[in-house]
Amino acid sequence: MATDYLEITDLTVSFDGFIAVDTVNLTVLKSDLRFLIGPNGAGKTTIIDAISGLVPSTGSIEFAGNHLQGKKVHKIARLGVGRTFQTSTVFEDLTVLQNLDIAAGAHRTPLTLLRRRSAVPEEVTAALETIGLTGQIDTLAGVLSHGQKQWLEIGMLLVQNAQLLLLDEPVAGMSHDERNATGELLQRISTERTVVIVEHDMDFMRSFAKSVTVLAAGKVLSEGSVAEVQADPRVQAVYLGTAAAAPTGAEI
Ligand SMILES: Nc1ncnc2c1ncn2[C@@H]1O[C@H](COP(=O)(O)OP(=O)(O)OP(=O)(O)O)[C@@H](O)[C@H]1O
Repeated sequence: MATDYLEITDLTVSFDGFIAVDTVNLTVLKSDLRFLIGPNGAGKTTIIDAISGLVPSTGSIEFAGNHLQGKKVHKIARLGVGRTFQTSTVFEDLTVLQNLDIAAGAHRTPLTLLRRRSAVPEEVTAALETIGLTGQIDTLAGVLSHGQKQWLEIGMLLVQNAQLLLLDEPVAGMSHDERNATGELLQRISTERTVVIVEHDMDFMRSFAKSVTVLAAGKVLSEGSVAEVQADPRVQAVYLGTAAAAPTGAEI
């Protein structure tokens, strides 16, 4: 559908008079894998908080033709917007399958939830394959590796049929192999969806971003392909200016 994309216009978020996000415009098309990067405090997480309804904002946020602003978090989720956080929110005492089943249940009626099902629902099987956890179906989520927990969270968004995925530093704390597997997973799922990733890991961004928006002090500083933003002197200035405070590998 032609309107299957995220369109943000003049987005502004203030906290007690402090403007954390300042008249930001952002258009992310379906099939894009957009990285939001920028120094600490640039407003990256606040933007995805505003999209998912966690903080009030002004301006306009539209996804797939629906206005999201002013709607409650669960309503926004029902409109196809899924969000992960820096810390995993999976149910650690439940199995991989049970976690996915609960997430899938968000779309089921109470009657179908009560009915015993002999087979794993189709959308759960598909999500297990996509996130590579088919072999861990009966494993307790609590004993999964850090990377696998993040993949399970992404799987939970997939079974909820999220069409816009907002991921906050998905590879923080992951091993090198897990980071690569996550990048490949995100490339796969982004072909049919819109994916926005807040990220500090510049190696990961360079390897997997389809497009990049650079933020600084609440504003969009630069936007384009990895090569375009890397070549932008304003971006270099911001990163060089903060290099001393930035984590290893943060330089663009
Ligand atoms: N709930 C809040 N109340 C007050 N100020 C806040 C709140 N949330 C964020 N801020 C401030 O808004 C600014 C933007 O924060 P935000 O977390 O969006 O930045 P960020 O780009 O995601 O940074 P980081 O990379 O460090 O996570 C920061 O100055 C932060 O201190």
